[in-house]
Amino acid sequence: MTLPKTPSFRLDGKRALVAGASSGIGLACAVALAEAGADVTVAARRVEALEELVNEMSKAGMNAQAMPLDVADVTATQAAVATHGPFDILVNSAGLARHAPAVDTTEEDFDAVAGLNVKGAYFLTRAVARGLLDAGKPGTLINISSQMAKVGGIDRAVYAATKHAVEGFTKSMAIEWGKHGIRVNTICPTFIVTPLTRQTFDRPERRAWVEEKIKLGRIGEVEDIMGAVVFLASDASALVTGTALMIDGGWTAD
Ligand SMILES: NC(=O)C1=CN([C@@H]2O[C@H](COP(=O)(O)OP(=O)(O)OC[C@H]3O[C@@H](n4cnc5c(N)ncnc54)[C@H](OP(=O)(O)O)[C@@H]3O)[C@@H](O)[C@H]2O)C=CC1
Ligand SMILES: O=C(CO)[C@@H](O)[C@H](O)[C@@H](O)C(=O)O
Repeated sequence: MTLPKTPSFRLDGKRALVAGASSGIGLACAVALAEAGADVTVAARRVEALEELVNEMSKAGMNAQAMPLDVADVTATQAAVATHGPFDILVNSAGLARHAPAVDTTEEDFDAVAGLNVKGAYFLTRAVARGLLDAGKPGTLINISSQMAKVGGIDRAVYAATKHAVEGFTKSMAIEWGKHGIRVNTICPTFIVTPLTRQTFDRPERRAWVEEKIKLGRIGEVEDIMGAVVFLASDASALVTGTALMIDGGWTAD
Protein backbone atom coordinates (compact mmCIF):
# COMPACT_ATOMS: atom_id res chain seq x y z
CA MET A 1 0.00 0.00 0.00
CA THR A 2 1.08 3.62 -0.53
CA LEU A 3 0.81 5.74 2.57
CA PRO A 4 -0.77 9.20 2.17
CA LYS A 5 1.71 12.05 2.45
CA THR A 6 1.07 14.79 5.01
CA PRO A 7 0.88 18.11 3.13
CA SER A 8 3.65 20.53 3.95
CA PHE A 9 3.33 23.28 6.55
CA ARG A 10 6.52 24.86 5.14
CA LEU A 11 6.43 28.23 3.36
CA ASP A 12 9.88 28.28 1.75
CA GLY A 13 9.94 30.40 -1.42
CA LYS A 14 6.72 32.23 -0.48
CA ARG A 15 6.45 35.98 -0.08
CA ALA A 16 4.14 37.11 2.73
CA LEU A 17 2.74 40.52 3.59
CA VAL A 18 1.68 41.00 7.21
CA ALA A 19 -0.19 44.25 7.88
CA GLY A 20 -0.46 45.36 11.49
CA ALA A 21 2.85 43.65 12.23
CA SER A 22 4.26 46.30 14.57
CA SER A 23 2.38 44.86 17.56
CA GLY A 24 0.35 42.03 19.04
CA ILE A 25 -1.19 39.35 16.87
CA GLY A 26 0.30 40.67 13.60
CA LEU A 27 3.80 40.66 15.03
CA ALA A 28 3.38 37.05 16.19
CA CYS A 29 1.99 36.03 12.78
CA ALA A 30 4.98 37.60 11.02
CA VAL A 31 7.36 35.57 13.18
CA ALA A 32 5.36 32.36 12.65
CA LEU A 33 5.36 32.73 8.86
CA ALA A 34 9.06 33.58 8.76
CA GLU A 35 9.90 30.61 10.99
CA ALA A 36 8.02 28.43 8.50
CA GLY A 37 10.32 29.73 5.77
CA ALA A 38 8.46 32.67 4.20
CA ASP A 39 10.10 35.95 3.24
CA VAL A 40 7.95 38.37 5.24
CA THR A 41 7.20 42.02 4.55
CA VAL A 42 6.03 43.59 7.81
CA ALA A 43 3.76 46.61 7.43
CA ALA A 44 2.15 49.19 9.72
CA ARG A 45 2.36 52.93 10.38
CA ARG A 46 5.05 52.92 13.11
CA VAL A 47 8.24 52.47 11.15
CA GLU A 48 10.55 52.36 14.18
CA ALA A 49 8.64 49.44 15.65
CA LEU A 50 8.81 47.62 12.32
CA GLU A 51 12.54 48.19 12.04
CA GLU A 52 13.09 46.85 15.54
CA LEU A 53 11.10 43.75 14.61
CA VAL A 54 13.01 43.24 11.36
CA ASN A 55 16.26 43.57 13.25
CA GLU A 56 15.25 40.93 15.82
CA MET A 57 13.93 38.58 13.14
CA SER A 58 17.11 38.94 11.08
CA LYS A 59 19.24 38.15 14.14
CA ALA A 60 17.17 34.97 14.55
CA GLY A 61 17.88 33.99 10.93
CA MET A 62 14.47 34.97 9.48
CA ASN A 63 13.87 36.89 6.25
CA ALA A 64 11.95 40.12 6.82
CA GLN A 65 11.74 43.69 5.62
CA ALA A 66 9.67 46.70 6.68
CA MET A 67 7.08 48.51 4.60
CA PRO A 68 5.39 51.65 6.03
CA LEU A 69 1.66 51.37 5.39
CA ASP A 70 -1.56 53.06 6.51
CA VAL A 71 -4.23 50.48 5.67
CA ALA A 72 -6.96 53.13 6.11
CA ASP A 73 -5.47 54.98 3.13
CA VAL A 74 -6.83 52.95 0.23
CA THR A 75 -4.90 54.75 -2.52
CA ALA A 76 -1.57 54.41 -0.71
CA THR A 77 -2.28 50.76 0.05
CA GLN A 78 -3.01 49.91 -3.58
CA ALA A 79 0.18 51.67 -4.68
CA ALA A 80 2.38 50.00 -2.03
CA VAL A 81 1.08 46.51 -2.81
CA ALA A 82 1.46 47.06 -6.55
CA THR A 83 5.06 48.24 -6.06
CA HIS A 84 6.21 45.58 -3.58
CA GLY A 85 4.03 42.62 -4.65
CA PRO A 86 2.96 40.15 -5.74
CA PHE A 87 2.60 38.48 -2.36
CA ASP A 88 1.68 34.77 -2.12
CA ILE A 89 0.34 35.25 1.41
CA LEU A 90 -1.51 38.10 3.09
CA VAL A 91 -2.17 38.32 6.80
CA ASN A 92 -4.11 41.45 7.67
CA SER A 93 -3.97 42.17 11.39
CA ALA A 94 -4.31 45.96 11.19
CA GLY A 95 -7.30 46.74 13.36
CA LEU A 96 -8.88 49.19 15.74
CA ALA A 97 -11.45 49.10 18.55
CA ARG A 98 -13.24 51.96 20.27
CA HIS A 99 -15.75 50.64 22.75
CA ALA A 100 -18.80 52.60 23.90
CA PRO A 101 -22.49 51.99 24.61
CA ALA A 102 -24.36 51.79 21.32
CA VAL A 103 -26.48 54.84 22.16
CA ASP A 104 -23.32 56.91 22.60
CA THR A 105 -21.61 55.88 19.36
CA THR A 106 -20.23 58.88 17.48
CA GLU A 107 -20.08 59.06 13.73
CA GLU A 108 -16.35 59.76 14.00
CA ASP A 109 -15.77 56.56 15.98
CA PHE A 110 -17.90 54.56 13.58
CA ASP A 111 -16.03 55.88 10.55
CA ALA A 112 -12.60 55.33 12.10
CA VAL A 113 -13.28 51.74 13.15
CA ALA A 114 -15.17 50.76 10.00
CA GLY A 115 -12.70 52.66 7.81
CA LEU A 116 -9.84 50.44 8.97
CA ASN A 117 -11.51 47.16 9.97
CA VAL A 118 -13.83 46.92 6.95
CA LYS A 119 -12.87 49.32 4.18
CA GLY A 120 -9.12 49.09 4.78
CA ALA A 121 -9.23 45.31 5.12
CA TYR A 122 -11.38 44.98 2.00
CA PHE A 123 -9.11 47.06 -0.22
CA LEU A 124 -5.92 45.52 1.13
CA THR A 125 -7.26 42.03 0.40
CA ARG A 126 -8.36 43.20 -3.03
CA ALA A 127 -4.96 44.75 -3.76
CA VAL A 128 -3.06 41.56 -2.94
CA ALA A 129 -5.54 39.47 -4.94
CA ARG A 130 -5.19 41.84 -7.90
CA GLY A 131 -1.41 41.27 -7.87
CA LEU A 132 -1.90 37.50 -7.82
CA LEU A 133 -4.52 37.55 -10.57
CA ASP A 134 -2.30 39.72 -12.80
CA ALA A 135 0.64 37.37 -12.20
CA GLY A 136 -1.53 34.25 -12.69
CA LYS A 137 -0.45 32.93 -9.29
CA PRO A 138 -2.36 31.14 -6.51
CA GLY A 139 -2.30 32.58 -3.00
CA THR A 140 -3.76 32.54 0.46
CA LEU A 141 -5.29 35.61 2.08
CA ILE A 142 -6.08 35.73 5.80
CA ASN A 143 -7.86 38.46 7.70
CA ILE A 144 -7.63 38.56 11.49
CA SER A 145 -11.32 38.92 12.27
CA SER A 146 -12.61 38.13 15.78
CA GLN A 147 -15.01 35.95 17.73
CA MET A 148 -17.04 39.19 17.62
CA ALA A 149 -17.78 38.19 14.01
CA LYS A 150 -20.08 35.54 15.49
CA VAL A 151 -21.38 37.13 18.71
CA GLY A 152 -21.97 40.60 20.08
CA GLY A 153 -20.63 42.22 23.22
CA ILE A 154 -21.46 45.05 25.63
CA ASP A 155 -20.10 48.37 24.27
CA ARG A 156 -19.02 46.57 21.12
CA ALA A 157 -21.79 47.23 18.59
CA VAL A 158 -19.52 49.00 16.11
CA TYR A 159 -16.56 46.68 16.56
CA ALA A 160 -18.76 43.56 16.24
CA ALA A 161 -20.43 45.02 13.14
CA THR A 162 -17.06 45.49 11.46
CA LYS A 163 -15.96 41.94 12.18
CA HIS A 164 -19.26 40.49 10.94
CA ALA A 165 -18.67 42.48 7.74
CA VAL A 166 -15.22 40.97 7.27
CA GLU A 167 -16.80 37.51 7.22
CA GLY A 168 -19.17 38.66 4.48
CA PHE A 169 -16.55 39.88 2.07
CA THR A 170 -14.25 36.93 2.88
CA LYS A 171 -16.89 34.42 1.79
CA SER A 172 -17.73 36.38 -1.36
CA MET A 173 -14.08 36.77 -2.38
CA ALA A 174 -13.47 33.06 -1.72
CA ILE A 175 -16.32 32.24 -4.11
CA GLU A 176 -15.03 34.62 -6.81
CA TRP A 177 -11.33 33.73 -6.65
CA GLY A 178 -11.45 29.99 -5.89
CA LYS A 179 -11.11 29.10 -9.57
CA HIS A 180 -7.82 31.03 -9.63
CA GLY A 181 -6.40 29.10 -6.67
CA ILE A 182 -6.70 32.07 -4.35
CA ARG A 183 -8.00 31.08 -0.91
CA VAL A 184 -9.53 33.62 1.48
CA ASN A 185 -10.16 32.86 5.16
CA THR A 186 -10.37 34.52 8.54
CA ILE A 187 -8.98 33.75 11.96
CA CYS A 188 -11.40 34.61 14.76
CA PRO A 189 -9.61 34.96 18.09
CA THR A 190 -11.10 35.39 21.51
CA PHE A 191 -9.55 37.97 23.87
CA ILE A 192 -5.78 37.87 23.48
CA VAL A 193 -3.29 39.78 25.64
CA THR A 194 -2.06 42.67 23.44
CA PRO A 195 -2.04 46.48 23.71
CA LEU A 196 -5.55 46.47 22.18
CA THR A 197 -7.11 44.58 25.09
CA ARG A 198 -5.51 46.69 27.85
CA GLN A 199 -8.71 48.76 27.91
CA THR A 200 -10.63 45.58 28.77
CA PHE A 201 -8.26 43.86 31.16
CA ASP A 202 -7.67 47.04 33.19
CA ARG A 203 -11.31 46.73 34.34
CA PRO A 204 -11.72 43.84 36.83
CA GLU A 205 -15.39 43.25 35.97
CA ARG A 206 -14.57 42.97 32.27
CA ARG A 207 -11.65 40.62 32.93
CA ALA A 208 -13.97 38.45 35.03
CA TRP A 209 -16.52 38.40 32.18
CA VAL A 210 -13.86 37.20 29.73
CA GLU A 211 -12.50 34.56 32.08
CA GLU A 212 -15.97 33.21 32.73
CA LYS A 213 -16.88 32.97 29.04
CA ILE A 214 -13.72 31.18 27.85
CA LYS A 215 -14.44 27.49 28.46
CA LEU A 216 -10.77 26.53 28.54
CA GLY A 217 -10.38 28.81 31.53
CA ARG A 218 -7.63 31.15 30.38
CA ILE A 219 -7.22 34.33 28.37
CA GLY A 220 -5.45 33.95 25.02
CA GLU A 221 -1.83 34.76 24.21
CA VAL A 222 -0.45 35.69 20.78
CA GLU A 223 1.22 32.26 20.60
CA ASP A 224 -2.29 30.75 20.37
CA ILE A 225 -2.63 32.27 16.88
CA MET A 226 0.76 31.29 15.45
CA GLY A 227 0.06 27.69 14.48
CA ALA A 228 -3.27 28.59 12.90
CA VAL A 229 -1.78 31.23 10.63
CA VAL A 230 0.86 28.81 9.34
CA PHE A 231 -1.86 26.22 8.72
CA LEU A 232 -4.01 28.65 6.70
CA ALA A 233 -0.98 30.03 4.82
CA SER A 234 0.36 26.61 3.83
CA ASP A 235 -0.63 23.64 1.66
CA ALA A 236 -1.81 21.93 4.86
CA SER A 237 -5.07 23.86 4.34
CA ALA A 238 -5.20 23.48 0.53
CA LEU A 239 -8.98 22.78 0.46
CA VAL A 240 -9.91 25.41 3.05
CA THR A 241 -11.49 28.63 1.79
CA GLY A 242 -14.30 30.99 2.72
CA THR A 243 -14.21 29.91 6.32
CA ALA A 244 -13.59 31.30 9.79
CA LEU A 245 -11.14 29.50 12.05
CA MET A 246 -12.33 30.08 15.63
CA ILE A 247 -9.58 30.35 18.26
CA ASP A 248 -11.93 31.25 21.05
CA GLY A 249 -11.33 28.73 23.81
CA GLY A 250 -14.93 27.60 23.33
CA TRP A 251 -16.53 31.06 23.85
CA THR A 252 -18.94 30.60 20.92
CA ALA A 253 -19.68 26.92 21.58
CA ASP A 254 -22.91 27.72 23.41
N1 LIG B 1 -6.29 41.22 20.98
C1 LIG B 1 -7.47 40.62 20.87
O1 LIG B 1 -8.09 40.21 21.86
C2 LIG B 1 -8.09 40.39 19.55
C3 LIG B 1 -7.74 41.09 18.43
N2 LIG B 1 -8.38 40.87 17.24
C4 LIG B 1 -8.03 41.59 16.05
O2 LIG B 1 -6.68 41.36 15.76
C5 LIG B 1 -6.13 42.47 15.09
C6 LIG B 1 -4.85 42.89 15.79
O3 LIG B 1 -5.15 43.23 17.11
P1 LIG B 1 -4.05 43.26 18.26
O4 LIG B 1 -2.81 42.63 17.80
O5 LIG B 1 -4.72 42.79 19.48
O6 LIG B 1 -3.85 44.84 18.41
P2 LIG B 1 -2.57 45.76 18.55
O7 LIG B 1 -3.11 47.08 18.97
O8 LIG B 1 -1.54 45.09 19.37
O9 LIG B 1 -2.04 45.85 17.06
C7 LIG B 1 -2.75 46.53 16.07
C8 LIG B 1 -1.88 46.62 14.86
O10 LIG B 1 -2.61 47.30 13.84
C9 LIG B 1 -1.77 48.30 13.31
N3 LIG B 1 -2.57 49.39 12.77
C10 LIG B 1 -3.49 50.15 13.41
N4 LIG B 1 -3.99 51.07 12.57
C11 LIG B 1 -3.35 50.87 11.38
C12 LIG B 1 -3.43 51.49 10.11
N5 LIG B 1 -4.25 52.53 9.88
N6 LIG B 1 -2.64 51.03 9.13
C13 LIG B 1 -1.80 50.01 9.33
N7 LIG B 1 -1.69 49.37 10.49
C14 LIG B 1 -2.47 49.80 11.50
C15 LIG B 1 -0.89 48.75 14.46
O11 LIG B 1 0.30 49.32 14.00
P3 LIG B 1 0.63 50.88 13.86
O12 LIG B 1 0.03 51.56 15.05
O13 LIG B 1 2.12 50.89 13.83
O14 LIG B 1 0.03 51.31 12.55
C16 LIG B 1 -0.60 47.41 15.10
O15 LIG B 1 0.47 46.78 14.45
C17 LIG B 1 -7.22 43.53 15.06
O16 LIG B 1 -7.88 43.47 13.82
C18 LIG B 1 -8.17 43.08 16.16
O17 LIG B 1 -9.47 43.51 15.91
C19 LIG B 1 -9.38 39.94 17.14
C20 LIG B 1 -9.76 39.24 18.22
C21 LIG B 1 -9.13 39.38 19.51
O1 LIG C 1 -12.05 40.95 19.25
C1 LIG C 1 -11.80 40.92 20.40
C2 LIG C 1 -12.26 39.84 21.31
O2 LIG C 1 -12.92 38.87 20.60
C3 LIG C 1 -10.96 41.96 21.01
O3 LIG C 1 -10.24 42.60 20.03
C4 LIG C 1 -11.75 42.94 21.77
O4 LIG C 1 -12.97 43.30 21.24
C5 LIG C 1 -10.95 44.15 22.16
O5 LIG C 1 -11.10 45.21 21.32
C6 LIG C 1 -11.37 44.46 23.55
O6 LIG C 1 -12.56 44.47 23.77
O7 LIG C 1 -10.54 44.65 24.41
